[in-house]
Amino acid sequence: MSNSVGAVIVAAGRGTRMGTAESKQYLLLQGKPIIVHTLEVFQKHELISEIVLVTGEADVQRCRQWVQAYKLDKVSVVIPGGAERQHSVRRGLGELTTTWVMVHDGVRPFVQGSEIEACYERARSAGASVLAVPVKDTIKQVDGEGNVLSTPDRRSLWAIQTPQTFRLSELMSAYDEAERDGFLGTDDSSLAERSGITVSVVEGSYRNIKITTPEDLDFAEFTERSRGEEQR
Ligand SMILES: Nc1ccn([C@@H]2O[C@H](COP(=O)(O)OP(=O)(O)OP(=O)(O)O)[C@@H](O)[C@H]2O)c(=O)n1
Ligand SMILES: C[C@](O)(CO)[C@H](O)COP(=O)(O)O
Repeated sequence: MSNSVGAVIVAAGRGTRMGTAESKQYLLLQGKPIIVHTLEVFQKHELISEIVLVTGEADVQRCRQWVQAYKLDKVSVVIPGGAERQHSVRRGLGELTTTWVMVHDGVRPFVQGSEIEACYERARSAGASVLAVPVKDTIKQVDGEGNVLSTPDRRSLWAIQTPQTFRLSELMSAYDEAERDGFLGTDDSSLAERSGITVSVVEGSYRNIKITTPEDLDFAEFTERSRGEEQR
């Protein structure tokens, strides 16, 4: 059986928490759009044979131009996403033809090639995998009035990142099931979990942030500048 691996990179969000006029995935990091940084990591990785890029409807054309300009020839298609991340991912899955899929946020440009590999290897052995880091803070559950309800044991808490890796057919079934049930999740694993798929956590890096709020841009600039200096 083929073990081809494709990636769905989702970049169709509006970035409301960032608050910039330009959607955050198109902001420049050391002169290059964030989404291009992210695509380049997957483009360079030998495991990845195909990339589906999901963007905002109005951004499809300029993304196609970047795909050409930056020679991202593994990108087979650029398509418009949906209202929620889950809808964007579902559209992307429908375009892939590989056995395995890695779903990744377009605004996580600092994922490492070694992490992509580790996620794939774990998915092969466990069935599905997510990249994650142990939480550093104490987490509390709080009610609507601001009162603390409980303090879960931190040793069992992980902050979940992407990529998240699955057999394409299994993830598509999980997505269909979620749609039937009207379930909306904030990540792909939550859909897989409720379908009975065992998902294994791969420990990643605190650097693999999701660029979400303005202070994340300072971290991103610093990290990208340091990487550039290391390579010189
Ligand atoms: N309808 C959506 C919503 C989100 N995303 C993508 O999912 C990833 C993670 O989402 P998030 O960081 O929440 O991005 P936004 O939805 O853009 O941010 P916000 O919630 O602040 O508006 C991003 O790459 C984003 O572009 C998407 O493809 N389609
Ligand atoms: C998928 C994700 O990046 C895992 O941390 C996250 O759940 C996306 O959530 P958001 O609400 O779209 O930021």
